[in-house]
Amino acid sequence: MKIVIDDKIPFLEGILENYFEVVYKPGKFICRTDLQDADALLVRTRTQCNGLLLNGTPVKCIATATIGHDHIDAAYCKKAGIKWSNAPGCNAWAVQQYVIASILEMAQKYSMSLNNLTLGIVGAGHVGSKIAETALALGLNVLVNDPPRALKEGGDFVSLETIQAESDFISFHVPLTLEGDYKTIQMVDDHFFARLKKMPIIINSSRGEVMSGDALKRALISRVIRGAVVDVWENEPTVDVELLRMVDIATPHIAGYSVEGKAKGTAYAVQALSRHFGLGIDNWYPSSVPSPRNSIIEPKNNVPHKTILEAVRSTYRVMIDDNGLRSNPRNFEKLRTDYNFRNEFSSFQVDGSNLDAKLVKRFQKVGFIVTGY
Ligand SMILES: NC(=O)C1=CN([C@@H]2O[C@H](COP(=O)(O)OP(=O)(O)OC[C@H]3O[C@@H](n4cnc5c(N)ncnc54)[C@H](O)[C@@H]3O)[C@@H](O)[C@H]2O)C=CC1
Ligand SMILES: O=C(O)C(=O)[C@H](O)COP(=O)(O)O
Repeated sequence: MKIVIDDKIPFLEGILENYFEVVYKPGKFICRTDLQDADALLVRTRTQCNGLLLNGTPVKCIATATIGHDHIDAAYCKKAGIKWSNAPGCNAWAVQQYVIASILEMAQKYSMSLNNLTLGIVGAGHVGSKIAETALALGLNVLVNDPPRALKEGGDFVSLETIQAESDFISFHVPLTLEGDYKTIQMVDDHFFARLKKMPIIINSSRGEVMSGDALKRALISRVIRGAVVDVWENEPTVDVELLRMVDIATPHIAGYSVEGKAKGTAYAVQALSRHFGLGIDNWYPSSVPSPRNSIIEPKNNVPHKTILEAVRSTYRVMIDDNGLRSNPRNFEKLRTDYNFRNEFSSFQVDGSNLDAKLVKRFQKVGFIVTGY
């Protein structure tokens, strides 16, 4: 059996070689000729898996080591009898870390006290629900919009209009979908911005095409919004440099780039291949996942948001990623492929011996391990 694999998927070397003839290639350059005698494909978001790539090939199984699967043409795969799988939730905690770090940086920059602010979350799946829980623990009011879930489950979901009217931050965590009742392509457009009431900060770490970059620029110019945090871009890896200069935080689609998230993404993909081909490694997981060099955090005081911001910064400095992209926007894809995957909050221990009980709880809700309290 033969498998073609994106050569930037970590933790994989020597694993699938036990079962397949393996060809590694940069995801963007995997082409139909590579797949002439391939049974399977293991990709990231950089390989468009559609008829153009797959027609006339014997590929019968695709695994993507990512949460998003908008690069897989599901309708084509169904017609062609190709089974595919993604890695649900694999890097959700990494995106939570990115969004929480960004909210704290924005609150600091604009001297906003989180206690009086409302975060609107659009899309409450693996990522959105984690962010909702953390934000509540940080003292924000949280509103959640998720019409597909609302229809199925009922519960405390609000309309998009309520999010637009009441939010100081709005963060998007929807999949990119092109059709259907809940399609998300360009859901954030001039009409969306026209209905905002409180000059919110907009955060997009979902997919670039969910938001119109031109509409975002108009909203920034007309001061309908206070600012923006953008991790995902229309037409990646090309970046609209004018937009980049206007936003507060600009990063090269790395919100999900944690060591733990990558390990899970690879593991879920290998496990899916194992189930499909009967490889007998249905529970496979990388044997060693790097920990942080310094995993102990010693908070200096009990001032909640300041202490938490300092702890968050000691795990991840989102402004360093911002600076990297701002200094060289043309390096978008290189910044991603050379990225030094960070560790998530759960890989750090906060020394709780001098923290009050309320702050211990908050650190735990953010995702840290707290010891000694
Ligand atoms: N920037 C990055 O590095 C990363 C980006 N992502 C993106 O984030 C997206 C969300 O990830 P997860 O939370 O894990 O996905 P998920 O599938 O667990 O949750 C998505 C949620 O969005 C809801 N939804 C769908 N259409 C909607 C609409 N029109 N309005 C409101 N809600 C809607 C769904 O009902 C679901 O609850 C992924 O599809 C991916 O595109 C994911 C990981 C990393
Ligand atoms: O998981 C997803 O969905 C993402 O957007 C990933 O973080 C992107 O990962 P790569 O395709 O760059 O591995």
